[in-house]
Amino acid sequence: MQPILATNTETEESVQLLIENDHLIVTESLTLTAQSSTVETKEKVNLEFIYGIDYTQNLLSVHFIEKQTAVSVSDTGNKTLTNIRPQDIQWHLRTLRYTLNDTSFVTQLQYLALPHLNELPNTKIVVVLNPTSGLQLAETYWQTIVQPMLVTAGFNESNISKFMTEGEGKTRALAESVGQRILSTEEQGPKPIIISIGGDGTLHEVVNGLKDLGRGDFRLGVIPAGSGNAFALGLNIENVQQATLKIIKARKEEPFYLMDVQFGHSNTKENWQQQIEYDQLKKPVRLLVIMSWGFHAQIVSKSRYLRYFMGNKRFSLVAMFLLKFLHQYEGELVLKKSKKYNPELEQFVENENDVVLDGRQPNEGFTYFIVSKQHSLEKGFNIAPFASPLTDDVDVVILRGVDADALTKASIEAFQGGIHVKSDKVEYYKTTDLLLRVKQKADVCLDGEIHSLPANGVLHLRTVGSSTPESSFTVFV
Ligand SMILES: Nc1ncnc2c1ncn2[C@@H]1O[C@H](COP(=O)(O)OP(=O)(O)OP(=O)(O)O)[C@@H](O)[C@H]1O
Repeated sequence: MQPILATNTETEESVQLLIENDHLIVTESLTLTAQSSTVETKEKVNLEFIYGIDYTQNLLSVHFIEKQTAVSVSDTGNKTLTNIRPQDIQWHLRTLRYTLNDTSFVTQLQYLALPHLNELPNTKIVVVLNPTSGLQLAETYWQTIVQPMLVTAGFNESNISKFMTEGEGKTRALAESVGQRILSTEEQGPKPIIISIGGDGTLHEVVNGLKDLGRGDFRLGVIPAGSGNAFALGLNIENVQQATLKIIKARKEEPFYLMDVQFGHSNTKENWQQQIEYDQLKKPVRLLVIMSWGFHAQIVSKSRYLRYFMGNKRFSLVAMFLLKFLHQYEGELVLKKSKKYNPELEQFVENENDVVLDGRQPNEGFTYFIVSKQHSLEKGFNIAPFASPLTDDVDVVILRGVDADALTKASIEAFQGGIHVKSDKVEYYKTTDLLLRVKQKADVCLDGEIHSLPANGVLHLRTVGSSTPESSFTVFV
């Protein structure tokens, strides 16, 4: 495509606009530089980052997200649990404005950058927002980033409705009634989008509430505003701007996988897996992020009330306290149809039979135990590096009978790109079906909420797809 002439409305400079290799490129005007062999590039915007394009009365506005220039910090000190977190990269919204007289250039730019532009004005959006997630910034994110981006992109303000969550598990029922309302008013045209703005706990309740309906087609947008935001990280969404962009672009929508959990108990010594008495649950439990027991569950449990004051640093503080009184948790684990990570081969190797890990003696007990559907439980904490929400298995990361030094080393290595999985102290598996029986009464963490298991309590976890023949459930990836 030929470059076209335009004028920068701010500087009144003559420039040329060009679309090349998936970028909008703005250079100084060639007519001004006829003698010069080099043409100065003034702007280069990846089309991926453009969220809105307006063109009225010859004025073109291109709205995009941009990384703030990183501030370099010297990084020479020793890594500890308190200084290992990565620095946040800030993004911001920016607009370029030019006057030009070329509709076909604008149409081409819109076609390439915003492929679903025509659908946006008629798409309904329902937002479920938890004002208390993370550092309590969800409402600010909504007002200053998400809503402006959606409206600028072309969504109609009158098609957007927003619901605030309440505490004590009420979000699940809220999501169910929101889903009910959507299904009862379903019209022709693009399917509505449900956006969860909060952390993993909010998302857990939104997905469970919608799944409770047992029918319907739902499209889910995930805006990370919590502390961990592990589900968003699993989709490689690192910030609010990127997350909103994924909804606007709607390039790809995929079903994802959840962990279905059943509770029960088994008091028999041998063959306990065949003799489990399952509890009748009031509601199914489907996890999106994590089931943990022992050290990790205790961190979550003991740091709950520090959430508003300390952000993610609270996890390090509580971890350092728990390391002083490190406990080995006794129980048995059965992994069915599993694969074990082999660090030498750098791949998972299939196990022919069920894997049974017996940790009933204190010195063989489980020091660390997590089952994760996401690669990182918070930004940088790459505890299950090969996990993905889009595959049908879960990752199990275990350390047994280790001391505080070994656990600290593994935690730091998890922050260093997940290299802990190469250590001979770490057992790393993938499975689709697991059974855990705890010896003593124990706390387990289920997507951030703490649940108590009795002595000889059993937890049975299996992966299930978000889309079933009755209902489809996709997320923007
Ligand atoms: N209006 C409210 N007031 C108080 N608590 C609320 C309210 N709405 C939801 N909650 C509680 O917020 C918790 C969920 O928070 P969420 O998981 O979204 O944030 P987070 O814990 O900061 O993030 P993450 O789970 O990603 O680490 C639930 O315990 C829920 O009961």
